[in-house]
Amino acid sequence: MGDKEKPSFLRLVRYADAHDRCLMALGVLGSFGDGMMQPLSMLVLGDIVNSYGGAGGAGSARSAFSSGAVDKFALRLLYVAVAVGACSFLEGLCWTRTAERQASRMRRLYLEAVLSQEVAFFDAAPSSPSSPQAQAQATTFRVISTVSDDADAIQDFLGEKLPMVLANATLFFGALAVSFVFAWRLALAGLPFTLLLFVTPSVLLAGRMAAAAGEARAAYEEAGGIAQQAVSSIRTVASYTAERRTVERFRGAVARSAALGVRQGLIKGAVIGSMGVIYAVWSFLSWIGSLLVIHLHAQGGHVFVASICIVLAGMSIMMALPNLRYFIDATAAASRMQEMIEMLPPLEGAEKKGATMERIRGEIVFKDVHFSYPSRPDTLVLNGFNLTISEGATVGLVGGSGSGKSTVISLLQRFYSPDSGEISMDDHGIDTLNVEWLRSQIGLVSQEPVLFATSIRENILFGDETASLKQVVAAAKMANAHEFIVKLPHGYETHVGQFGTQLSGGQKQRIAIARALVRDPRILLLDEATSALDAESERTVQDALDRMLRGRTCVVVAHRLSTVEKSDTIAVVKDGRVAERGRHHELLAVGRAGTYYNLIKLQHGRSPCLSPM
Ligand SMILES: Nc1ncnc2c1ncn2[C@@H]1O[C@H](COP(=O)(O)OP(=O)(O)OP(=O)(O)O)[C@@H](O)[C@H]1O
Repeated sequence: MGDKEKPSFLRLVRYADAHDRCLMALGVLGSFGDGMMQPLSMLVLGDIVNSYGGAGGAGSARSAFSSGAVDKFALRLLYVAVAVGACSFLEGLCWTRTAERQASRMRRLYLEAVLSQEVAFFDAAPSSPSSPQAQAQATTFRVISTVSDDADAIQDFLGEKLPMVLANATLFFGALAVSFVFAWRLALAGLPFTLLLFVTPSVLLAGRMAAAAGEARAAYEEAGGIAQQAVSSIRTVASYTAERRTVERFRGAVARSAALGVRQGLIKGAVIGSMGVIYAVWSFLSWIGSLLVIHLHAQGGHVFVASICIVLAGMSIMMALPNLRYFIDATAAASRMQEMIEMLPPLEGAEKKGATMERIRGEIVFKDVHFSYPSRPDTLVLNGFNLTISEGATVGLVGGSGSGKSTVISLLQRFYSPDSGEISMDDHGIDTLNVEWLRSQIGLVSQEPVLFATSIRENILFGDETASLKQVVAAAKMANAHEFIVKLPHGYETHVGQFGTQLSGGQKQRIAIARALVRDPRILLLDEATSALDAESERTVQDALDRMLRGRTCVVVAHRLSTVEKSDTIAVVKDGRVAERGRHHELLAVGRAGTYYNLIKLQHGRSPCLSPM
């Protein structure tokens, strides 16, 4: 374990501000007060029991007890009650408040840090599952569980466990002090036993308990991952009638965590059962106490209360020590969050850095671009990619699956940087441009339109949050979406459900087009925007897209070659470079030797007929 991973309280409260520090200081006072409740009442009780003992004797003693003493003891107990009430209130209020504040601050900072990472971050998962999608899913699950579970562990420790530990520690010292004050010989005799309780099963088994809890958590996370994946892809699961398989996998993961639960239960039982030791100590103390009363004339009340205090001190250790596990859990959670929060985002300050242009023409040039994904550095995806797209032109990118078409789109948006070569826009290398500005000039419509679980209006506004409702409606009209939107129960305010499950594929795609249009981008990237649609929806969407292309520089990635037939240029991508380029009929004219010709043949199942355009 490196220095960085060592559990430390400072790591846990690293994001506390001055207000939190103040709350924690008051909380500590409150916990001390709470912990002092029993020792203080024991202090009063010792005298009360002595007085009870005396009251059974001579008449003078009884009269002394019945008048002033009752008032005195009752009053002292009342003071204790008021002080304890105030301290416990302070303890509850301050710790709960600061735990809430610190955990929410960490959640926010964590999410901010995640969102400011480069897209490549989401590809690279520690477990490195095989496909990019699986990697992204693993990262998503990690982010979600950190935001919820890790932050909860920290909040729970600060708000519940820490005050309990502080109060129990105070009780331990307070109770021991009272036992020494009342019967120091008894306290000395009992002390070794009390200290022995530090090494009771609760401590001996703490490591095993933490390990069992860690394993159960991992098994539970696996089950959670299966459930999350199944619920978020319910249509795929249902269409492959994979419900039973999913439940089986889930059952397997849950069974593993249940088996670990049995082990945890046994350990916990042993820990709780070990509390019995304390009563054995009590029996020993009663024997010693009796000897003190008989032979050294110690006061019965004091001896009795001193032995209760020794037992209380022992119990406080037993109550406090198991919380060590929560401390370890919470600090581990805090380091996971801190590691992310303090990971220097590659795009840090990028919103301010880089040049912007007054007016953008939209000429794009790829010059000898070589690129491999950071998560798969050995696989060259673009291998000397050259392409010039003139201002206002539409370029269709076609090619076999995995040839690198979508990668070209990702590079243009600067989701990744090329390993070598240059991508420029209007003669400026895009790496010298301000990344936020660059992305704001680009409208993207991809194959799977991602809609957020909010209203249609807000989904369109995602393209440009400053747009007016009029602009939103205009964009929707241009995207052929207005007509169906106004027929929905709440028009533009209709909620689309998570990931847009309440809309058809074509409707979702048209909203995505409206979202791209509302920002009136100079450059448009269409990544197989119609390939997931049926013929009817494709026609409506294609119609919207055709209108959208006018007057903008467009890169259209298409599987269906008919989609790009009318493009100004078609670039055929093969093995990470442009193998052929030209207009549809020019490329067909190359004949059987041409890649484009063969792609069309493959798609139609017969040789294409050459029709002059
Ligand atoms: N995020 C990623 N991390 C690692 N490798 C990736 C990633 N995305 C794509 N790849 C790989 O890069 C290669 C090119 O992928 P790309 O998506 O650009 O191809 P494509 O031509 O668009 O394919 P398709 O037509 O099937 O969508 C593929 O081998 C793919 O597996």
